[in-house]
Amino acid sequence: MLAELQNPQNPLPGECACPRTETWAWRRRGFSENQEAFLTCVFGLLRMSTEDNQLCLNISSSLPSSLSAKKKPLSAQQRWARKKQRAEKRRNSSTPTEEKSGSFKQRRLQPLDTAEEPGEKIEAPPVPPPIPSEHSQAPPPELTGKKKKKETREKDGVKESGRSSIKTSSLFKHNPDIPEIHRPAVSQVKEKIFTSDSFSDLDLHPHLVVTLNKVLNVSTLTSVQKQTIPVLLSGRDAVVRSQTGSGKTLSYAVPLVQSLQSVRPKITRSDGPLAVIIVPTRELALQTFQTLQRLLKPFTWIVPGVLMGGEKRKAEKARLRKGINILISTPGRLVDHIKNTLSIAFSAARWLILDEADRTLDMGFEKDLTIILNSLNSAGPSRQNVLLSATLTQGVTHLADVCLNDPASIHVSGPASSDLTTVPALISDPSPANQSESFAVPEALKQFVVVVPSKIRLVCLAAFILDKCQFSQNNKLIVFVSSCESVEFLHSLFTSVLSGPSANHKSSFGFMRLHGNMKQEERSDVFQQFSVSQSGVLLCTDVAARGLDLPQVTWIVQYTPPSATAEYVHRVGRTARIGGKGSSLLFLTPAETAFITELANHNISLSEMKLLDVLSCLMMDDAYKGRGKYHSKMSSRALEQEIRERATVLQTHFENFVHMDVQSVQNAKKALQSFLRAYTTYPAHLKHIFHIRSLHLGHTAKSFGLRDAPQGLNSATGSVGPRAKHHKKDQNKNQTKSPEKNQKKTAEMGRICPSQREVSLFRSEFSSGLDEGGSKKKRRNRKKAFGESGEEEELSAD
Ligand SMILES: Nc1ncnc2c1ncn2[C@@H]1O[C@H](COP(=O)(O)OP(=O)(O)OP(=O)(O)O)[C@@H](O)[C@H]1O
Repeated sequence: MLAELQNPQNPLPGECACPRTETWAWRRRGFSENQEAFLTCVFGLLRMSTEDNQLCLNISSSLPSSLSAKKKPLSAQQRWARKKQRAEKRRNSSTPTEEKSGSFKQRRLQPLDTAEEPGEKIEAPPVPPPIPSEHSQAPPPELTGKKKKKETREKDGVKESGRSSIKTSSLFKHNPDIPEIHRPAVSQVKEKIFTSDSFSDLDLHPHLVVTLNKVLNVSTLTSVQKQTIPVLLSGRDAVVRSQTGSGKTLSYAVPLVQSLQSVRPKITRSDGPLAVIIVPTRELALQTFQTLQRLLKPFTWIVPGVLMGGEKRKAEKARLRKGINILISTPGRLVDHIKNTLSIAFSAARWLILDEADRTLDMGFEKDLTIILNSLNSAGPSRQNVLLSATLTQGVTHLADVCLNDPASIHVSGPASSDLTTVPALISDPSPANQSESFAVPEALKQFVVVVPSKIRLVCLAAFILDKCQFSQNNKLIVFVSSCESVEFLHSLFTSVLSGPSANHKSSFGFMRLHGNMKQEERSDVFQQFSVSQSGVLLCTDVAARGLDLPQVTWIVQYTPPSATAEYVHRVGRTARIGGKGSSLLFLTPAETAFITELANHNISLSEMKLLDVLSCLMMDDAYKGRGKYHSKMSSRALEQEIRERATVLQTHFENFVHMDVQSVQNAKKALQSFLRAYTTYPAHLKHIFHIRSLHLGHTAKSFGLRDAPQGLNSATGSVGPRAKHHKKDQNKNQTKSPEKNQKKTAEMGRICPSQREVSLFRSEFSSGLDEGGSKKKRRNRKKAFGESGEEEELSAD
């Protein structure tokens, strides 16, 4: 009977929610009515204690001696024979395809996922199972030969200590296999950053050169500056592409200032805007404004000004009335003023600059841009137009053709097709348009990927942060996640659980957060604080992905994968700027590893970081000590086990925090829900990699510190839920199908996908936190559609 109880194949009847199902389940196991009544009672009690967060489930101690005495203890050989028999039976019953695709049970040996389930351990002679399975703790002496187990564990270097049991269900059980990652052969697009020329070689006002040298501390021209400044000084339009952190801002700001300072009679405030610079986010607007302010030091008669969502409109109107000559703005707020501020006039505008042009020209901003262009066209003299980005593609510049006049095309890396030798198999469409989407990333950037099953994601991120910020020093990290709620959730969780000094490590470190649901004042504060800080972690949405020049960032972590390769490039571009060093780490689940190929198609190559290596840093702090005692002479197997236990201890800390009160459970659920919603908005061509059906709700919930999958998320997220149980099957099907079939399937799945409109709103609200114009009504509707969680950059017109 007890052997039956231990059979992992069948759910324990006590786990059934319905008493009728429970009775049936006992009967199916061949228990008598008396036994059944007793066991139902025992499991009822256990379930109650589980609900009270007391997960110490010790079956044996709950059983009366008369019951356990009926069963003779099995010898080690007998147990081994049984296990072998069971394993063989399972092997025979599973079809070859099932074998190949793998089920949730680990059939293949994985460094991290072995040794979890006693019944599954068939690869070795009768070595006792190392550590408890889900919810259960030390098995009873008469069942498992505890003494013998203890001896072996001690031999392995794991000594039983008197520590209390771990309450958390196993993190390392029932995970999908981690596939082997084959690093596709890719030639990275290389760009030389610096040239041997200096600003003094250019025909610039001497005061401007001095300002560049003394105020901005720059003297040597970068490649993009060397190519762009003369073109813009000659009065031509330009489309400029060069890698992140290569100095694109000065490549347009220097010729702009040079040109405006030479206007005679001298420019006055009353001339209004002579240049309009459009950027996608408020922080970038601020940063650009500050750069121009410094550059304009010797030319005090030229007034720069910034307009952006979140600021007081009234104050902005007053500043516009007073007169701004170089106007830096986010699109939504500028449209707002065009519609509502009488004093805004573009009759003198001679420059239009679209920074991060692929973003400002894309779907979300198209309408705003049309209004801005119409307003500029109807008023001004002939105008010079400049488009810049690290990821300008032909598709995007095609959109811009309407506003450009015979532009010079400046691609610092040259046409991608000329200097690349990409593996042919990786490129499905070798047309020039496709090849031009090979993006350059900084040469000194080290890019890594870690493949982590959903359940382990949270501890893996935490371990990585501890490694970089607590166990080593002077690291500054930016962690990208997909929604404001997730940022809030991780911020409060990590601040409480991770950031204080620990027993072994006295140093503490701080977490900051940045997303579109924060008040503007707070956002600006965080931006400034993180800019000047030497270390720490910034948790953020894509609101910080573009253009921000935050000094000395050492690591970029993409905890949720980006929505496109271009966004990947911009996120990692927050480090390794202007020739500096930096590293990045992308988190993928086993089902998402095809994204590595997607990146390789754009000539981006990643090295694998092993999950166990990330988690192993937990050995540095005994605050996470497992049930055993670690000493340096442990076998590698015991060490792995200790790492797993420590990861479980950390997960327990998180779960305890999350389940501390109703509000924090609520916060975790909200974060999970927004994560799932964001997951539904990956573009169609990436749906075969990131599909909501591939997510296992229970496992994903665990990565939000939730012990159970919350109910009632289906309506919000499409098919997550029961269907998701078959996610592996779906995933495999998806992967074997041709891309066309996948596309068709994605179309067919319209009923579970959000509408196009929802997708575009969602992307603008959750993924980027970029500006959105529009009326209050529109905003209300949006909030209705997405709850109160939207990332709203712009307020509506008054
Ligand atoms: N010629 C130069 N010499 C040294 N440093 C420079 C030079 N030009 C710019 N920089 C510095 O390089 C950093 C990155 O510049 P900038 O923000 O303009 O890059 P970017 O190409 O616009 O990046 P992104 O694509 O991420 O927006 C800034 O700190 C800037 O001050």
